[in-house]
Amino acid sequence: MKTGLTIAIGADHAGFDYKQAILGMFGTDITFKDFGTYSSESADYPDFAHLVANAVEQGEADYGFLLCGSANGVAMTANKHQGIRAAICWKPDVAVPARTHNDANVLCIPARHVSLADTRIIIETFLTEEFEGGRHATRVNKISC
Ligand SMILES: O=C(CO)[C@H](O)[C@H](O)[C@H](O)COP(=O)(O)O
Repeated sequence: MKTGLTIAIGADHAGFDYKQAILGMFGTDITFKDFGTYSSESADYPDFAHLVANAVEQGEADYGFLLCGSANGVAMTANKHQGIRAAICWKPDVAVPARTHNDANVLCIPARHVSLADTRIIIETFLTEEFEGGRHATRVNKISC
């Protein structure tokens, strides 16, 4: 896993507990910028997804991590940003092509459907795999409209 990265992280109430766990999971290997939410009180996922997407787009973070119940809401929101390729990853195998094929820069985790142990492996996988370029770069370049 790459270390020394800055990660923008955000979650709604459904992802709050996992976000807090992730913040304490990697010691000094990762620097986190925490964009909320800051309690388990009900919250609106776009509020945090836009903040994380902005941080990645503006180069304030190397990658973004977003969590909500299903990951669909945060992914839909983040992918409205031109510079964002947000991928929903619910198991480690899915995180491999998210990086190698799609050059994803935001990892979206469905906190209500993935164990915390698997969440850690998904993150480690996402931060290990590299974009392969080539035919995948051709395809990624066709995503924007
Ligand atoms: O999964 C989500 C959006 O894609 C959210 O995290 C919410 O969990 C989901 O919308 C359910 O909302 P609720 O207020 O927790 O019932």
